[in-house]
Order: sequence, then C-alpha cells, then structure tokens
Amino acid sequence: MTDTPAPEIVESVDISALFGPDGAARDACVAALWDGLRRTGAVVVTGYPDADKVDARARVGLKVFDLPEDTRRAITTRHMAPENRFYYRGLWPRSPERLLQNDFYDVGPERPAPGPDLPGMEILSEPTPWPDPEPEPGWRATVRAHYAHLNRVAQAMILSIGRSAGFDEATIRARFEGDHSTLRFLSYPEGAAAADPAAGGAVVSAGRHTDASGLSLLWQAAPGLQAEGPDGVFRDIPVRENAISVHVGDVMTRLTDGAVPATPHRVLSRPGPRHSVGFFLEPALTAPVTPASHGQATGVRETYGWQLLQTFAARAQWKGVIADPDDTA
Ligand SMILES: O=C(O)CCC(=O)C(=O)O
Ligand SMILES: [Fe+2]
Repeated sequence: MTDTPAPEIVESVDISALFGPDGAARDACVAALWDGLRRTGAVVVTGYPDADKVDARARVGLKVFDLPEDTRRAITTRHMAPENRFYYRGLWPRSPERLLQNDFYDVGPERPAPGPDLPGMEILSEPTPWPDPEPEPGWRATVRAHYAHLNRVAQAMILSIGRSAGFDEATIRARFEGDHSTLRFLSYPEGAAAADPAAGGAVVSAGRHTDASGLSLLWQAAPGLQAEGPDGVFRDIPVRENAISVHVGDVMTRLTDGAVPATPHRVLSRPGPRHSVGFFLEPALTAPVTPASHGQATGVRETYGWQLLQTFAARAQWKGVIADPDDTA
C-alpha cells in the first residue's frame, strides 16, 4: 500500500526586517524573499507592519457582496449595468467565459493620476464607485486603509525583489511610487468551475494564469489557491493568520527583462463559496514598462497606460469602448 504524499506548500518568509534599518538582517530578508520566489514561485509573507489588521480588514471589505441587489447594481460597471457611467472600477459580475469564475469589486487610487493623452485613457483613471449606503459604518474608510497598507507592503517587496534581480532601487521606485494600483474583493459561488485546458483532471474555480500587475498580494479566507514553481509543480498556499502570499506579475517580468518570471497560479475548487482579496501593485499609467536597464528615452508607446489599452482592446467585453492605441493614436 502506498501513502499519498503530503501536498507541497510554498515557502514562508517573515519580512519584518525589510521595514527595518539597512544591515545584515535586512539583507538576509531580501535574500530569503528572492530564494523563496525562485524555489516555489510564490511565498507567504508574515511579520510586516500592522499585519495584525489584515484578516479583519479583508473580512470587512468582503461585506460588499452582502449588499442588497439595488445597492450592488448602482456600483456595477456599465458593461453589465448600462445606466451607470463607469467602466473600469466597481463591481464586475461573473461571466461564464472568464478563466476566474468570480464576481469582483475593484477599488482604485483615491486620487487617480491622469495617464498619457490617448483615447480611452480617461477610463483607466476613473474614480471608484462606492456603495451608498455602505455595508456598515466606516466601511469605506476601512477599505481605503487596507489599500494604503497593502500598497506600502507591496512597494517594499518590489524594491527588495528588484534589488535581488540586480536593479537599483531608484529605477524600480520611480515606476511604482504613489498609488496606481487595484484592490480587488472576490466572491466565487459554490461549485464555481472554470474551463482550464491546462488543469489536467483538476476542477478549478480560477484557471492557471499570471497577473498583469508588477506584484500581487493575495489573501484567502479558505484554502484553494496554488502557485506553480519554476519546476512546474503546483504548491498549496497555506492559510495562516494575517498572512498574504506574494506573486510576481507580468509587468515585473518585462521591467527586469525576464529575470523575474511571473508566477502562474490557480484556485482549486473546494466545497462552499470562496472569498479572497487581491492587491495588484501597478505602475503609474505614464511609467515606462520597458526593461529598467534600458537606457534609451522612452515614448508613449512604452507606457503602462498604452499597454493596458492594448490588453483591453483585445478583450470582447471592451469592444466599442476601448480601441487599440495603434489604431487611434
Ligand atoms: O481567488 C484567489 O485566491 C485568486 C485570485 C486571482 O488569482 C486573481 O484575482 O488574479
Ligand atoms: Fe491572479
């Protein structure tokens, strides 16, 4: 008789020293984060400042899905609720063709900075629609605090990872400082199953993908999330108190000219509904996303804003809303 091997899990790193003074402890932490990412694709991080607030704030934010139907409709994007004005931030109901079978609510920066002057760019810098009334008193302030907190943690980590990959801090910092990112609350119904040809026999609620961010911080109320390591092995992301997992996104791969590969991840289907939260660290819409080592001057075609317009123009639900900037600029 053979025992089933215990499922492998990703590495965990206490990143408290990343927020401390320069020195051996900080260097060791930078190295541990890098080694962990290289071995298991994603790592679970603990010990960041105010970590004790993360579980509670995530649970408060997720109450957006408990709102009554009419309040939810008022924050639903125009793709699904044509009476609304906003397209980008807000609530996106699940649609069957997506690789991630969830409803999600996107929160953008408090004061979105304008992008390069291109048709459609105003959509990418639109304000976040907030539910009125909010799910409970103080809800919006808690969601804003969560955004600011995860932004700070993600920025510290992207500098650390950039440094390990051989890039100087100022170069990476210049692209990500400020707030340009997305905080996303996710809700999957019981039995959500995505069509993922790469899943083999596994039933997944979110198919294998990489994120279009610089770095993603993910939080889950219950297990299911897995990251694929450079060895092709999917490992479970364990659920720990106030822990988040870090996944490299496509923008970081581009910025480092492939030195830091994006982390493929997926969600295995589990009994019951699923709730999770993602913070996607993004560069400014005006920031160049060409390799950070690239010394030449860059133009509008190299900006993150241009790249996002191109990505959206290729998706069916943005047809007639966002055009490929190659055709309009
Ligand atoms: O539900 C999860 O934990 C994963 C979500 C995810 O990968 C995403 O939103 O990009
Ligand atoms: Fe993802």
